[in-house]
Amino acid sequence: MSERTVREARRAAVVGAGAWGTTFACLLAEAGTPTTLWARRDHVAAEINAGSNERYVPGRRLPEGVSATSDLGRAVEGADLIVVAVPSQSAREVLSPLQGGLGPDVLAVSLMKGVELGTGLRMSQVLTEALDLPAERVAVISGPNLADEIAARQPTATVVAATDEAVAARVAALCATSTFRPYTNTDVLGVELCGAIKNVIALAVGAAVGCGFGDNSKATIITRGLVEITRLGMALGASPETFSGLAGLGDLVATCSSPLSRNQAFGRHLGQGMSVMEASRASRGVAEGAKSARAVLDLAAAHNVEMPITAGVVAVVEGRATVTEINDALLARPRKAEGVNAAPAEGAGGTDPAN
Ligand SMILES: NC(=O)C1=CN([C@@H]2O[C@H](COP(=O)(O)OP(=O)(O)OC[C@H]3O[C@@H](n4cnc5c(N)ncnc54)[C@H](O)[C@@H]3O)[C@@H](O)[C@H]2O)C=CC1
Ligand SMILES: O=C(CO)COP(=O)(O)O
Repeated sequence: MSERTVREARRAAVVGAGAWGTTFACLLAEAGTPTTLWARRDHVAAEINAGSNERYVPGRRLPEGVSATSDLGRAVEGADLIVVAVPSQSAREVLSPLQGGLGPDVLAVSLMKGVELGTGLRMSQVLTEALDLPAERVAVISGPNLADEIAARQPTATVVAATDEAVAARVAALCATSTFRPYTNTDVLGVELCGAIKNVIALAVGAAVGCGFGDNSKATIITRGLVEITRLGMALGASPETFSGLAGLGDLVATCSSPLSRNQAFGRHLGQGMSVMEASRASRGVAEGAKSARAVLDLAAAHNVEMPITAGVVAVVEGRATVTEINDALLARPRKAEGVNAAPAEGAGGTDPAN
């Protein structure tokens, strides 16, 4: 990609003024790019223009370079970097008014961690379609990035992935600050799959915690969850290195261990006996894993990949099984060797009702 097409952004827009969208706008502004947030609601835009976003970034003063509007067209006007941070399942609809209207120099970035229901598309693919952009102009950012900690300026690393290394490097330069350190990667597929599926695994870890189980159970689900992510990623052509990197193991560990994680909290509520509706109401933000689990499982089925933990999460969020039933079913599965592609051990007993 030419120097002209990846030149420095003069202005950025962030579509979605939730926890991560607002925090990321602050990073861009701190790194030197004035940034306009699109907020769904007028009063949130007005509050951001007055210097705060108490619901999503409580107790923080937003920097000078951050402004907001509830008019999507105005938010993206003149922006050569468009970052998207709305719940995954609403991205296509939110972006539809922008289709075909963006200039040739625009780069788009997905901060979202989900897979679209019905299409099985990753968020970079949704952005490519919805914004009518060539795939090489779409980057993704994923990693152990709990927004609250980044807003508190705690040291954090992330991965900026784009098929064109120059685009990844440009986006990384635009969001790098003294506390936020981006690494680049050209494995967009692997980075996105890791981000979406770790939410499903965090939900499963939360469910175990809600049942009162301790660190052995958590570590088991994290480790076998990584096996599921790796299996599907390898089947789809991701790079093996990605799974042990920041977007893979890094984000899995952060999300599954943190009480700040909405996915983990959602699972915890289910494990404590709440219904899906009650868990959803109790959540303080989007729990992407609850929706993406079905899309991930469908993708796995289409590629003949076994994902028993993901299947268990789907069964629970679709109301077909309780957490206790899934726990029992997972433990009763046929014994097998530990590797990513291992088949059931010969003579191993058990069934696999989670699938
Ligand atoms: N919060 C975090 O720590 C991180 C979040 N992410 C990802 O970023 C994405 C956004 O997450 P957050 O900002 O945390 O979510 P959030 O729940 O804090 O905010 C979501 C934003 O989208 C808006 N929104 C909700 N439903 C909508 C709809 N149907 N149409 C249009 N706008 C809608 C809300 O008004 C809000 O402004 C998710 O995919 C999440 O997985 C990724 C890394 C870190
Ligand atoms: O993606 C995240 C951390 O990297 C945020 O996780 P939750 O969406 O579960 O809060």
